[in-house]
Amino acid sequence: MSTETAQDLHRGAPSGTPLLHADDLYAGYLPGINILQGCSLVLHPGELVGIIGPNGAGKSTLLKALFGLVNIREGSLTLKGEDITNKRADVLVRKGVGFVPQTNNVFPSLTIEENLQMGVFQTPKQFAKRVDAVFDMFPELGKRRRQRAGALSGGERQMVAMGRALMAEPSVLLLDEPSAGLSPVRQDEAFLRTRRINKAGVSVVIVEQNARRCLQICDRAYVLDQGRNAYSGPGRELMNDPKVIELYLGTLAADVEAEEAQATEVVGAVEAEETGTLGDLDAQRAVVDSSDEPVIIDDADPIEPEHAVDGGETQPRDKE
Ligand SMILES: Nc1ncnc2c1ncn2[C@@H]1O[C@H](COP(=O)(O)OP(=O)(O)OP(=O)(O)O)[C@@H](O)[C@H]1O
Repeated sequence: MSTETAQDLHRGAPSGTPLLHADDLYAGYLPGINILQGCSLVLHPGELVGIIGPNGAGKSTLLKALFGLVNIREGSLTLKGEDITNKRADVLVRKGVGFVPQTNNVFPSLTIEENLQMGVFQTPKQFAKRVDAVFDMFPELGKRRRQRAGALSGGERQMVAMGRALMAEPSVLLLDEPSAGLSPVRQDEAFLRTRRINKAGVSVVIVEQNARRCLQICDRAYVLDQGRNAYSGPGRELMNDPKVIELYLGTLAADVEAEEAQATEVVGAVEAEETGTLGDLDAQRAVVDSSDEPVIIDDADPIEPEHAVDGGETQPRDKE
């Protein structure tokens, strides 16, 4: 069971039927070993919900369980009230769930455009309908649509992966550490992009190591510890909660003051973007884009190789 009481579990969540509801999940990779030990989460329409916690807490495992990539042994998962426990990923995509993995998230030998086509391979006619909207959201990709994804930087690949998931017009988008392996400026861009996607009407669950940034952009967040819910609540409240700071935030920020200063810029940029004015981040972006410095990770050189191993048990799943 969770270490939080039932009434605290989804503190700050709107009322009504959640879009996505994970209830008391037990799940794991190896027989007899549960990584998730009673995890719960709700996502309501329009929300941006974060999952944070220490290394190995089970954040990515929870996200994979939500997308049918890790077998759920106990507990239930519903989408708009419909049971989707252990449905296959392709079934979930058809039902409006998108997933962006942390690593190995593009087809490197395919062009940007072909990568986007892969996002709608089950419904190819959708390509023509959606591609312009996705390129509008990521204009940098539109300009380079015939370039192979393998030649892109880490941040650009992240955009391709998000764009591919958005091709299917998901109502729920599951993002696994979109800032992983990126420089600080590119990380901020990834958070802005996430917020922008959410503001465009997509409900988002985001797993993040960068807990402060995550809490800044999220409506609510869940702190996981050892496969269980430890704390939850509105992002801003958790940021100022002494227990959360002591246990998770204090150790994650080497230089809290510098973090805070930079954080103010991100919030400023988010707010400026929402009011249609330019924020500091645009100026930073211009500087970065004009430099020749390559950015960041390569599929062949993942920052956290253990995460490159996807998947779960090969137990039988539902077929639809
Ligand atoms: N494919 C796998 N096979 C077996 N064990 C795995 C697999 N993936 C993850 N694990 C184990 O599950 C546990 C939780 O890992 P998970 O990646 O979910 O944690 P996390 O909270 O996302 O960590 P991090 O912040 O370091 O990314 C770890 O002990 C990890 O070793």
